[in-house]
Amino acid sequence: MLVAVSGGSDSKGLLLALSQAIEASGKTDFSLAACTVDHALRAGSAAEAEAVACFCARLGITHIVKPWDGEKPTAGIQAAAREKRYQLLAAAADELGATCIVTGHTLDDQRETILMRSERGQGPGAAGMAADVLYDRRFWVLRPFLGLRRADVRAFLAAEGVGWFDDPSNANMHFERVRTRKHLAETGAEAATTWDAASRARSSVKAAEWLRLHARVHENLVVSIAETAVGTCADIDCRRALLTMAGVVGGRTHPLAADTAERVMAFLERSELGRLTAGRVVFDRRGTGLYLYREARDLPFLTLGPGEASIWDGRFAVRNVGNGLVKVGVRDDRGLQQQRLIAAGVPPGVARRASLSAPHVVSTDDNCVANADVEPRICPYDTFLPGFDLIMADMIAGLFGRQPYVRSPVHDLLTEMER
Ligand SMILES: Nc1ncnc2c1ncn2[C@@H]1O[C@H](COP(=O)(O)OP(=O)(O)OP(=O)(O)O)[C@@H](O)[C@H]1O
Repeated sequence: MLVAVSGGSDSKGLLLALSQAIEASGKTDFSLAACTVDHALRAGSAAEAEAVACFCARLGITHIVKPWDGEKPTAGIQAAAREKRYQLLAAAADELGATCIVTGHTLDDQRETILMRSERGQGPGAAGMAADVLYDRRFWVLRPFLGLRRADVRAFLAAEGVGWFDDPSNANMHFERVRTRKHLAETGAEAATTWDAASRARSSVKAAEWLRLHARVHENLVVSIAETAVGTCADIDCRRALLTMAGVVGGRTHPLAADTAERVMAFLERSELGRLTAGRVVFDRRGTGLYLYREARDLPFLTLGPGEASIWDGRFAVRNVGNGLVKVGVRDDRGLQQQRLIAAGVPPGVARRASLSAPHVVSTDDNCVANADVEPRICPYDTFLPGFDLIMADMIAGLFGRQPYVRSPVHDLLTEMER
């Protein structure tokens, strides 16, 4: 297990607790390593990482520091730091041969997350963090302290005579999380306790079943929902299934904003034939059902050298497996793709529009044959997949012709649902 240790109380407490638990169990099939990401965003961060290294050395645990080198963005620094942190933690897990990554998130972090999400319009009881999250389709990130209060972790460390750093950015009221923490401390706001991972997991199971019965994917470009099922979309679980599918079709990581989602649902409730565009996705209501496809606007171009891989439009992972440059874009004539969609049973009007957003790979070198692997992405889940959505994510992956996601090495969804 690779423990992500920032030097703060939560992750130091986690490392110490895990080390003591493994020792007490006498088991030899668990071992620990630790990693500190040095974001190099303020003076002293390297010294803090060094202090974590000393702490780990005292415990006899291998520790590495991963620095964030290079240019830092001026806006959205917290989100960029988070993205980089997980990339570096996964690189460390690869290097050290870890099977999973463990972080020190606590119940206090959970309550802040829930409050922030509900204030962003995701409604009361909006999703909290999962106790296990699959990162980049490769590493499960486990959060064993998610049910514990920070004060208890600190009491444990104090009893063990271990100190910790207080990150000065935790006092910076410029950050939403810091303002939320202060608000919770002052008011003890109750909205933050209505989250329940087990009911979310059950909802995802129902959503998966609805997709299994009613959704089909054509050429990885068009999702169709049977006409008989469109009327059930207002149900909370079916709505989640539909909007997640829209995220896949639109190549979007984040769910639709609450007001946009309401606009989509109102359109479906009217039961009128026609089209509505939201979140880069066309919702095309026909007599035979509802069809979802990417709107043919703002589609990117990508150039890849031999051996290079990248993501095109959030929807496809492309790897150049040839020996020349390849360019990925769209073509003006609809040609073959439109024919394939029609052959798959998609109405010609839908096939015509949807084929305009299909990826088209060409070689930029006349002497080379364009040779690229193109795999559909499940954008809402391919970077972070919360454990409680695993069954729905597997269903969607299957509909797009992909293998199921890898299983957690510690426990599976059933355990999550039984909590
Ligand atoms: N610099 C770091 N190096 C290693 N691990 C870190 C670092 N910063 C945070 N972590 C890990 O992430 C956990 C949560 O930290 P923190 O609350 O600061 O992150 P967050 O950004 O709120 O969470 P998330 O990672 O979900 O976005 C820590 O307990 C620790 O395990």
